[in-house]
Parts: sequence; structure tokens; C-alpha cells
Amino acid sequence: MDALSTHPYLVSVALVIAFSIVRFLYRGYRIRRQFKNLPGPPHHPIWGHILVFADVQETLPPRIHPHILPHFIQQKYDLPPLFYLDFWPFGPNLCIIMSPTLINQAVVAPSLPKHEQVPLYVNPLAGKKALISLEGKEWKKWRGIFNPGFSISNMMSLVPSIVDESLVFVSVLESLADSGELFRLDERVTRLTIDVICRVVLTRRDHRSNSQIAENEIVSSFRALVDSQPDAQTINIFHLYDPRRPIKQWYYSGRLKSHLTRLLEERFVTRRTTNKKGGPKYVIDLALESYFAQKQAAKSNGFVDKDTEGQDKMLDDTFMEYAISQIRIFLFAGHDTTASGICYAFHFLSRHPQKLAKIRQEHDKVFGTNPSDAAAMIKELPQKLNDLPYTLAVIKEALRLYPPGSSVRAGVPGHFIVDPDNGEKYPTDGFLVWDQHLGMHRSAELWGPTVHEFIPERFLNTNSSGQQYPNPKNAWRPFSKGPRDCIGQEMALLESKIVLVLTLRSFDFTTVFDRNEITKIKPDGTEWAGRWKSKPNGIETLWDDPCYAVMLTTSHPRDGMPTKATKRTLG
Ligand code: HEM
Repeated sequence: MDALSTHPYLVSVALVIAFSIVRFLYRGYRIRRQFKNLPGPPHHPIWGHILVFADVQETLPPRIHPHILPHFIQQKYDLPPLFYLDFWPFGPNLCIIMSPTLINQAVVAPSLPKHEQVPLYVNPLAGKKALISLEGKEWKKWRGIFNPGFSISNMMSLVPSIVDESLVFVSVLESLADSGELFRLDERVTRLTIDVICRVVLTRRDHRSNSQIAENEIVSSFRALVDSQPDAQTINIFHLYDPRRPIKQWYYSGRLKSHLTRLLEERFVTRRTTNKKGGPKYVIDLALESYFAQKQAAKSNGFVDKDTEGQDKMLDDTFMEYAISQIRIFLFAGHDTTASGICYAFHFLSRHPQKLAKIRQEHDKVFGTNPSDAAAMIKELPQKLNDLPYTLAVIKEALRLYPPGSSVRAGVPGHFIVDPDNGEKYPTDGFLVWDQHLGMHRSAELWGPTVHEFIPERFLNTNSSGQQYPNPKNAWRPFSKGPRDCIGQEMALLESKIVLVLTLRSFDFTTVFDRNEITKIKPDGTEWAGRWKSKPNGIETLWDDPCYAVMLTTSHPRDGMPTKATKRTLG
């Protein structure tokens, strides 16, 4: 009797396995072959670029953020500003672009669709309707609805609210300075940025989230969700495929949704009575106005939306679903990005006393020499924030050296990136096209020999010819460029300016990376403790700085930037 008739199931299973292996190998062969004539590091017929990645990582300190690696790969193999990396089967294959002219052909005109990795990562945190992963008409409609709230003119009207939240941060710093303790600056600033987002987007004075001084249901559910994301730097499959994760995410997502629903309903009822004419408009109020205006316009054109027909005077389910997703994405995309920029501004200034003196002088000039006058002045005349070119240059330089994020797109069949200098065409189909902000910001070819130095002056006098420090066109792009650029960029810049003005003249900051000291930091709700593991290479700095960016769900300064604050005595 043959095997087929005695063990039919076993034979079938064996055939399926054999077929899958052949398919896997054939796929691998085709993918590896794709790289034959593409620019990139030396390519191995079996390992692709996996060993290149491991080799370069070996020369770097622990836990560096993955978006720093392509820069070092490019340096080691002297690669052009567009190159490919083959990580199959461990991840999508990459088309890495570090040139403004080339990347604009993927994110500006045209703007390619987001890569499938974006919703995969974002949806558990923000739901399926978040702007960052929507496409086409749906994205356009909802971006249009939320744009007015984030416009610079509306943000200016919300400056007093941002100042109020920042003053809480100042009082937190005062008590930390009084105690003399070491604390994680990143955590304190992150709580501030969460409070600012909640305030600006959603809540009035009486509904402040106050996460800087107490626990808050929305903030704790949101942070539990963020913490539930898998650690991108582990290959431990028990962690990566932890079956408890979806349950945790479902639970916290549900809690967040019910809190936000209640707040939105309250806000809907009170907004007509509390919104003064010409007064500040919270982002959600303006979104509601745009939404109802769009609905009205559609109705006038004879279009009836069956799902929301008859709900003109109430919050309909469609608005609720999208609004909740947007609030969640604003919290997610806006909190630690802004915090990282502010922290690095503090850090670089503390390492460059002359630049610190220069920014303090600017604040004295615009707000007078008594630091405690500044808050009231900003509230009364928010336009004064436009008179701070050096402060803006400091923030831009901090975001240049450590951009918190980047942008990833899906290559499409038939779309090639064309090098205008030589007409060379580069395929995008099948690749994750990576708008590599850090690589671009750290390119000596673009920024000159001082590329790794903290020189805010490079963003001043951009019109003068023969500049000492080049500031190449479109090469500064922490917020990305094109139609899918960051909706919250004006808010992030305004908030950063306010925080620097309210703190720099009152405090000195020193970062401390002595391991013995770091272990003494009081528990602060963060996951840093126990995350540090020295590497055999003994390297603990990057670009001569221990405070490099690491990955903890998103980009953060290493160890949360352990800092000591001291009060300044003004003479
Ligand atoms: C320094 C602070 C910030 C940085 C560096 C930053 C960076 C970015 C980048 C690079 C993108 C493009 C992402 C992509 O293409 O996938 C983006 C998009 C986005 N950002 Fe920000 N962001 C910051 C602050 C904020 C704030 C404060 C908010 C809101 C409160 C926000 C909300 C968003 C949203 C909703 C998108 C998606 C926009 C769309 O696809 O239409 N961001 N941000």
C-alpha cells in the first residue's frame, strides 16, 4: 500500500509544507534578484542586507533609534542619497531617500500612498479613521475639517491656554529644583505636551487634563495603550506575539473611547453658550463647524447622507467616530514629538553656554529683564512670539539634529524617482519609500562640514549670499513636506517657543548620564528603569553625546534625559 492511501492527511500536510517552502524560496530568490542593479551596500545572495545592518549596529551604542542607522550605513559604504536595503523576510524592503529633490517626487508631487506599516502601527493606538493613515477623498475631507483648528491664526488665539499649561510646568520645575533631585526631563515635558494637546483640541479651563500634577483617566488609558505597543528592538517572539496585547489594547481603547465620547458630548452642548464671538476656538469646535458646513453644502447640492440624515442638530455617529480617532492621533503624533524637540533644545543649550546667553538676551529684549513678566505679556500680546528669530532657530536646530519622526510611503508600479542631474530612474514598486529625515539632516553634502554641530545661526539670514553655514532648500523637514505634512507643526513650534521663554531665564539644566545616579531616580511611571543594557563594544555615546535618540515606542532622548534643574539667581 502506498503512503497516500495509508496516511492521506500526513501526506497532504507534507505537500502543503513542501509547497510553502518552495514558494518562500522562490519569492526570496526573486526579491534578492531585484537588488542586482540597485544602489546599496554589498548584497549577499542569501542574507541580502541583513548582515550589513547587524555589522553597522555593532559599531553604535545600545538602543539607538532605527532611523539613525541608514545614516551610518550610507557613511560606511559611501552610498548616494538614494539607496536600497534588502531585509526580506524580516521586514519590508527599503528605498531610502536622503535628498530633498528626490524625496519630493514621492511625498510632494505626487504624494504616494502611506505604506501598510503605518495603519498597522497606528490603528491600535488611534483607531481606523486617523488622518495619518487615511487615503484619498476620505483623508482630504477630514484633513479639511480639522485644518482650520490648527491654522496659525487659530493657534495664536489659543496661546493663553498654552501659557497656562506651561506655567504648571514651570511650577513643577520649581519644586524639582528645590528638591535638587535628578528627574527625567522627557517625562515632565511629555506630560506638559499632553496637557497642551488636550486643552487646545478639546477642553476648556474647567476640563483640563492636569496630567502634570495628577493622574487623569484619558491620559492614563492613552499612555497604557502606547506602552502596550511591542518593543521594536526585541526579537523575543513571546514578547512580539504576546496574546495579552490585543486584549489590553481592546480594553484601554474602549476606556479611552468612552471618556472621549462623554467629553465630546459635553462640549457639543456647552460650546454655543461658551464660545464668545472672536474668542479662542478649540480645535474640536472648529472641526464641528466645518463638518456641519460641509453637510449643509452637500445638502444644498441635493446630496443626502442616509447615515446622518436628520442629525443636523446633534453629534452624529460619523462625526463621533472620526473625531475620536483624530483626538487620539493628535495625542499620539503630537505629544512625544513636541516633547523631544523641547528636550533637545534644553540639552543642546546646556552644552553651549554662548548660545544659551544669546537666547536669554533675546528673551530679555522682547519681554523685559524680569522673567516672571513674560507669561502675562505673551497672553496679552501673543504676536510677540513672532519677534523671536533666535529662539525659533534654536528649536529648528534641535529638530534638525534629532528629528523625532519621518515619513514612509508605499512604492507603486510604474512610479520611478528620477535623478534630474543624470536622468537615472529608480523604481519604487514593492519598496517602502522612506523619507529619511535624520539622514537628510545629517548629510554633510547638504549642510557642510559643521553638519553635526549645534549652530542655530544656520537658520538666520537665509537670504544673504556666501553664508558661512549652508541652509539648503527643502532639506529641513522634521514635519515632512507636501499635502501629508504635519497638521500640528504651527502648534508644536508655538508651544516650544512659549516653554523656552518661560523657563530658560529662571533655570539652568544639566543632563546626567552617570549610571549610579540614574538608578536613584524616583519611579515616575516610565518604562526606562531596567531598559539599559551596555553593549560589549562599550560605546555609550553617539556624535560625542550620551544623550542620543533611542526607540521606546517612538523616539525619545536616551533614558528620558536625566536632568538636574537649578534656579538661577538674577543679578
Ligand atoms: C515637533 C513636533 C512634531 C513633529 C516633528 C511632527 C512630525 C510629523 C511628521 C514627520 C508627519 C508626517 C508623517 C507621515 O508622513 O507619516 C506628521 C504628521 C502628522 N502630525 Fe505631526 N509632528 C509634530 C507635532 C504634531 C502635533 C502637535 C500634532 C497635533 C496635535 C501632530 C499631528 C499630526 C497628524 C494628525 C499628522 C498626519 C497628517 C496627515 O496625514 O494629514 N503632530 N507629523
